Amino acid sequence: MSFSQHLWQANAPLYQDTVQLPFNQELAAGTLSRERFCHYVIQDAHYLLAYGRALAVTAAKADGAEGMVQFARAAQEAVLVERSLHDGFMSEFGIAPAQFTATPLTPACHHYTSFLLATAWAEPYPVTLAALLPCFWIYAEVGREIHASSAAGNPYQSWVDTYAGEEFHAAVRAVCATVDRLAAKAADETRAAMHTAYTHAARLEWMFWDSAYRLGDWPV
Ligand SMILES: Cc1ncc(C[n+]2csc(CCO)c2C)c(N)n1
Repeated sequence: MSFSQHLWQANAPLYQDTVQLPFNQELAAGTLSRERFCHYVIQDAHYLLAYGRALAVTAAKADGAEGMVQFARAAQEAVLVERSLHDGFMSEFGIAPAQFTATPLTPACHHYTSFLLATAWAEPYPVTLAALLPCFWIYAEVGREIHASSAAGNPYQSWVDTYAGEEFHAAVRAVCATVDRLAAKAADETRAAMHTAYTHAARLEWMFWDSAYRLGDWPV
């Protein structure tokens, strides 16, 4: 079994819990409240910018030109997706630019983005990449399941459709291939750190959706 398959299998129960979260179930059923969806979109825009920055740092750490191009492109894509949220879903759902800029990161978004950025700046390339992998992979798999079970007339159908693209899955395969290549030549200690980083990020993916459902905010 490849290293990435091993990561997936070891974290499979967490993935099942993520798909079953009320946010994802209600998104698929089309019953998610508009307030929860808007909360999510705003936090996701914050997330995408930080994720793009973490990818850019990862590109700078890559062990060759191919990795530099792979992750620099992904960084650009994350920023372009963030921009398209403003012209697309934010304007469709009536989220004004001022509302977005006035909304701080929630604890869950802050934790996830801080973890990714701290990892990108401080950890070696393979560990950084393992932390970035759940974002690609869990999203693509959750997207596939939600897309397959989406209700007719779902008000979030255009959002659900953005999850389902094959290019998402192609990107996942490409990141897994890089992770596997790095894991194959890494010391046991590095592989263990990769595993820990992956699980941590997978838990933060769960927390991100859970927080959006609960309209997560700072307690004080
Ligand atoms: C919380 C959260 N996790 C994952 C994604 C998905 N995602 C974000 S950037 C990227 C790759 C480069 O565009 C992917 C697949 C998201 N939007 N929000």
